[in-house]
Amino acid sequence: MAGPTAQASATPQRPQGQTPAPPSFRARWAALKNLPPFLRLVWRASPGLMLATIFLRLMRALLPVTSLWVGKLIIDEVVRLTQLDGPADALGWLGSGRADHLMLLLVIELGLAVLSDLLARLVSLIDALLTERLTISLTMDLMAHAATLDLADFEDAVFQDKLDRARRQAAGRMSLMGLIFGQLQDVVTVVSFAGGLIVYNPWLIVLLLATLIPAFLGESHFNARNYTLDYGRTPERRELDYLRQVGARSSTAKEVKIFGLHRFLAARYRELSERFYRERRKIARARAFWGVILTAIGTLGYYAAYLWIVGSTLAGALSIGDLTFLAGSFQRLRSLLDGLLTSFSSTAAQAMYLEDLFEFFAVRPSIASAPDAIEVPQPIRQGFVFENVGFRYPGSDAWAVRGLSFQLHAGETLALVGENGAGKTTLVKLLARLYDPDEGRILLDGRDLRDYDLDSLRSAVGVIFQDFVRYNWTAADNIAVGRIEARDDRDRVQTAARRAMADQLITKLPEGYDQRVGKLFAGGVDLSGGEWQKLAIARAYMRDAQVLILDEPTAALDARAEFEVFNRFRELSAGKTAVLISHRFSSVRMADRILVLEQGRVEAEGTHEALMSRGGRYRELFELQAAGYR
Ligand SMILES: Nc1ncnc2c1ncn2[C@@H]1O[C@H](COP(=O)(O)OP(=O)(O)OP(=O)(O)O)[C@@H](O)[C@H]1O
Repeated sequence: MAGPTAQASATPQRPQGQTPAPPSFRARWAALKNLPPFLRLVWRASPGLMLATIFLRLMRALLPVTSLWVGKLIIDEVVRLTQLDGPADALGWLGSGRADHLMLLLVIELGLAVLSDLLARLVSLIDALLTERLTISLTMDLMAHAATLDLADFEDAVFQDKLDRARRQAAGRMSLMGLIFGQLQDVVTVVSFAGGLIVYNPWLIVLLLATLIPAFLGESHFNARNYTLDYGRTPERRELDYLRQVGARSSTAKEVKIFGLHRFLAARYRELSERFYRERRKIARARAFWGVILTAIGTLGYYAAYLWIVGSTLAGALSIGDLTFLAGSFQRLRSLLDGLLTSFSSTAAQAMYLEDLFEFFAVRPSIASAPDAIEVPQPIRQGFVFENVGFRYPGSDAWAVRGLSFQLHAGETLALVGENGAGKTTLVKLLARLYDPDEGRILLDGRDLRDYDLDSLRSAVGVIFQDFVRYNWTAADNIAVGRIEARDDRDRVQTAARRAMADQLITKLPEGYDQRVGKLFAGGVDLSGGEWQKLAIARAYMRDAQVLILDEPTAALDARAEFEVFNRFRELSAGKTAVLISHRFSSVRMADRILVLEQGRVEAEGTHEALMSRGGRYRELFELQAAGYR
């Protein structure tokens, strides 16, 4: 139930304006718990590819020890043969048949090398495909989840940070998949090498681990520091992105030039990014310094073991083949373990970043349909009733509307007037349930708005906002967004365009309805502010909802055009419930009823004539505007 209580209890989870402290050390390691759900995401992206990569990697994992063992057998065989009396040249040896076993071993070694190359290529092919699939499915999951969330979430800076980090996961955290599978492969290889070493001397393994652990701890420490830095700097990074966009977007280019903002933008960018760079450099330097020392400990361990192997061979306890096998195993094991521990620590680091992704998926909307939600009646019989409605935007102490009571009767055209900030748009957002009131309630045909199914409500109410979106798609699609299910119904799109008086401008475009508009993509044609508005108004006709609301999308039209638009709107939506918002009283006066808002409540209501004869704010504002035209 997403009532005022739910709203209130949801607020503390969304502290506005400050980024929470980075997670503690333990929490960072606890982030490893995110790996299983991550692997489930990979599995969902493509079970077949995931199984294939695991299988091939397991095969690859066993190749190194096998090939080293065959190498040892080859050397022992060569040593054995050189101790025999035999032919003086290589061909003689081959012809004598005594080198057949050696030849077989060489062929096996060659086969293993070819197989290893083949497997490496296959694995990288499959990993690349799997990464693509994962990127697609993760991005789609993100989009689908974002669509369910509250408008309030999108206006919250902390939420924006979270979304930003989650997006970066979808784009940048793909290497984690390769990392996890690579580790699995390396673990199997390590076990196979360790098995070999244990047969000769188990202490070698202990020595190896003891000398590698310091380097591992160092790595994980610096990874955690990097994460903390990234985490704490998310707001700055978003601001960096923002600065880049302001400097490079066609929508901002005009103003940037006129105001000569480019230097300011560049300076601000430099200042922010320099700070970031200095912090990163500090960590990178410390990492390099400690890296050298800790790795030296590992190297010492390796040579200690080498000493033992060489000594044992001299003493006759090991063969030359054993010497090469052990020295090779030990060296490989050392670099494998080193790599494994480092990559384990970066897996933990990446798992911390995953935390952000799952945290984002865990955000639940507070505005949702109740389980027993009902459909909006068709037709709406009584209309909407606002009862003492109060609402504050999340994170704001000021009431945007309070004590707001009025009725919107079914079938009437209601105009809202009031000065900037009076609460007109807020009223509309509450009516469309983009927000829920903090106080009072809104009824539709006698039932609380929250009792209705959200999809059914949204489909019954069509709003064109003043800051409607200029989609850089075709002219037809710009209209079709009003009811995207009917996108292919060209007749409907054209009728909507005609009604909004947009058809003339569209037919003048080089490719008519199929002309891409906006400057974002090649071949796009830009439109004037008023032309964009006509496209947006056509969306209202395309939507053809029971309740149609135009929240000042006509500000760029001249007074006559706005008058015509509103007049047609009133005629064409006859019998429908309509709400018009405008600052132009010449347009407003044609409504059945006018609501005058002031500081979030109703100051007066009535027809134009009634409000004029009553005097007060409406008449004052009307006359002020009329005087301006004289
Ligand atoms: N997203 C928001 N977050 C916080 N406060 C907001 C937000 N949107 C509006 N407000 C505040 O709520 C109040 C009512 O704003 P609203 O947009 O409803 O006014 P309006 O009557 O539509 O104004 P205008 O004529 O300028 O469009 C204003 O004080 C405004 O500052």
